Amino acid sequence: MKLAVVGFGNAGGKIADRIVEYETQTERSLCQFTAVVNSARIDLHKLGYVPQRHQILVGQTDERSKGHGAGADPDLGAELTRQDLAEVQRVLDNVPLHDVDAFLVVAGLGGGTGSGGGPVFAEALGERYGEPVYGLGVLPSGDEGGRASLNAARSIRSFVDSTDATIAFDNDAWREGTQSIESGYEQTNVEIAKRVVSLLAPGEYDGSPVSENAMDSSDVKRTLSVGGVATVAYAEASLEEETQRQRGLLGRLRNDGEAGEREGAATKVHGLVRRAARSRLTCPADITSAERALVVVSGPPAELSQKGLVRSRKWLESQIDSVEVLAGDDPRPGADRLRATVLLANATDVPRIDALQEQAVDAQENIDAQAAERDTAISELVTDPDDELEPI
Ligand SMILES: Nc1nc2c(ncn2[C@@H]2O[C@H](COP(=O)(O)OP(=O)(O)OP(=O)(O)O)[C@@H](O)[C@H]2O)c(=O)[nH]1
Repeated sequence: MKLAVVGFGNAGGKIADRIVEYETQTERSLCQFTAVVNSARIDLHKLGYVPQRHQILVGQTDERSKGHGAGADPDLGAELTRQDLAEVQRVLDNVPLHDVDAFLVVAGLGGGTGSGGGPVFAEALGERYGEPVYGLGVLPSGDEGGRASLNAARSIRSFVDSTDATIAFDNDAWREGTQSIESGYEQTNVEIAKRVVSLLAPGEYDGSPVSENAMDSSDVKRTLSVGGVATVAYAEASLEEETQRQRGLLGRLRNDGEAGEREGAATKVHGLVRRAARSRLTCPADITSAERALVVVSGPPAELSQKGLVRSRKWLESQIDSVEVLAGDDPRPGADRLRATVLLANATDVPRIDALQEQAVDAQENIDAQAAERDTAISELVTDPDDELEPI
């Protein structure tokens, strides 16, 4: 698949940057165009891969932001984006539309710029272009508090409405107790990039052998066409000694279909896909609630068992009780590992989103109650006990 990726807000920008970095490191061909949009000038300095001419600052002339962000206010983030939409769209004139299969709008949903501006922008993309627009929305962790939950619970709804499908990533599920917040984010951003590239890059010619059963962009589009919230599973395994030995002996791997059909190879592929589906998803969900799924197994041709892929597909069909499961391979002769990525589309049983909504309703009630009490409290503070003094 060929993508135009737009990162919105701080998290969105950093993740878009990591996607391009991972794509470059793994010599893939995924992002035909990358841009970032932010309302905070300082965040744009953190980027190393998105070209400067594609870094757009919205709200520079707005009194409330002046280039310093949306202050975790998604309504402001949405407004700043609407005000400067023409400028954002001007940068999109550089998108090579003939070479782009879809747009991907990336944002953290707990703040203001990404959570409010992302859906506004996704909707504008959908109105202007015929290509599908996908979202990649990062849910805040539980300990970020009520405001972040409220923002995310509102934003995920707008994201799902304004995109063809939204892939969710849950910071809560990926938080490691021992890390600082920033190094934790760095690590999770790499994990997100790895999954996006492994899932969406296959099928694009980048010099690797083209397989009979290669995943294609139309497979991804078909899987995501059901809309809603999607989640991604991933697992990897080290290569067989035999594969490594052949590589050593021949200096390169044989593109050997027969080797790929060894019984052990089939069992390994099937086992890896099962392990992926049971591993930590980008956003934890009951996989049986997904409507469609897509499996990509990537690695040296000698380990890409077609039998294993067929078994994996059948197993997944039985798990999600759907015949809409596609499976394809992604031959990478130089790969150091065998990798399985599973896209689960329109998952409807996602406990984290239910929990966010509950937290958000509580937060909304607290915010309203506190606002009502605050006026009285200020008035009581500045008024003497018997209200004998006259203000000036
Ligand atoms: N995975 C991940 N999540 C992040 C990262 N940075 C921030 N977040 C999450 O994204 C949410 C939004 O934060 P930001 O992206 O900084 O906010 P913003 O969209 O720039 O909006 P404002 O700062 O309010 O203008 C936070 O609540 C975090 O949950 C990151 O690098 N990686």
